[in-house]
Amino acid sequence: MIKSLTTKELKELDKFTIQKIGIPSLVLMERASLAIRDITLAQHYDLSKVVIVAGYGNNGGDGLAVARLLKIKGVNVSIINVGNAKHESSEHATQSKICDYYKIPTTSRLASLSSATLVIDAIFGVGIDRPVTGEYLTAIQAINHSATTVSIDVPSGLNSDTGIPLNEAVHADLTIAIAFNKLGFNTNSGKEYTGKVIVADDMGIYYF
Ligand SMILES: NC(=O)C1=CN([C@@H]2O[C@H](COP(=O)(O)OP(=O)(O)OC[C@H]3O[C@@H](n4cnc5c(N)ncnc54)[C@H](O)[C@@H]3O)[C@@H](O)[C@H]2O)[C@H](O)CC1
Ligand SMILES: [K+]
Repeated sequence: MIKSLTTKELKELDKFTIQKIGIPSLVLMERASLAIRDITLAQHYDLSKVVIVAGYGNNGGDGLAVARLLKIKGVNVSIINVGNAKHESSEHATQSKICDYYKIPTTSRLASLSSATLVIDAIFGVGIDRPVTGEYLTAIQAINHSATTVSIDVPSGLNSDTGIPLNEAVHADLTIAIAFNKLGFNTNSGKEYTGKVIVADDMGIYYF
């Protein structure tokens, strides 16, 4: 049984791996995104129109990297950015610049969700720390009325320690948990939101 960790434990391991051992966070992001790409492709979803909904933190950064990796494979992919660009993480900024070179169509409008054949949810991961409101709530509700959905790491809006939504959360068909399973995914409420869970565990996180 794969060990399930709390957000606090996960963040401590991430920090130790990056700051003490010295594996750059962008390397972890790339490894995570390659695994997400491969697991997503292995599901044989209808990829005729893939829409990635990305926040401005590192969960969103994973989403942008997955968009690029799918584009390189010839997949028709576009990005919807949600939130405040001023709060962009440095890794997100790096991934965004890379996406520009691959000319991936990007918008902040949710309209393209209605014709998506696959949605990849990259708004929030383990960094969510308060109830979702405003455009985040609207985006999550729009995702829940759209196509098959893959959530990166955590269904956006879900508290991954308790499995309870912070106001509202994405109802995913598949959640690809990065590095470790999350404690909240084992609760009845959590299972309602994660859908199938696959743990991408070969992430290089130092686990003592
Ligand atoms: N564990 C690993 O090996 C890796 C994990 N990665 C991914 O990183 C995210 C966590 O990223 P982080 O930047 O810490 O947070 P999020 O992207 O989840 O959230 C972004 C940001 O949003 C703010 N916020 C929190 N709650 C709200 C709210 N209700 N409304 C508005 N804004 C909110 C808060 O400031 C957060 O910082 C993890 O899940 C993985 O996907 C690495 O990329 C790869 C390696
Ligand atoms: K997510």
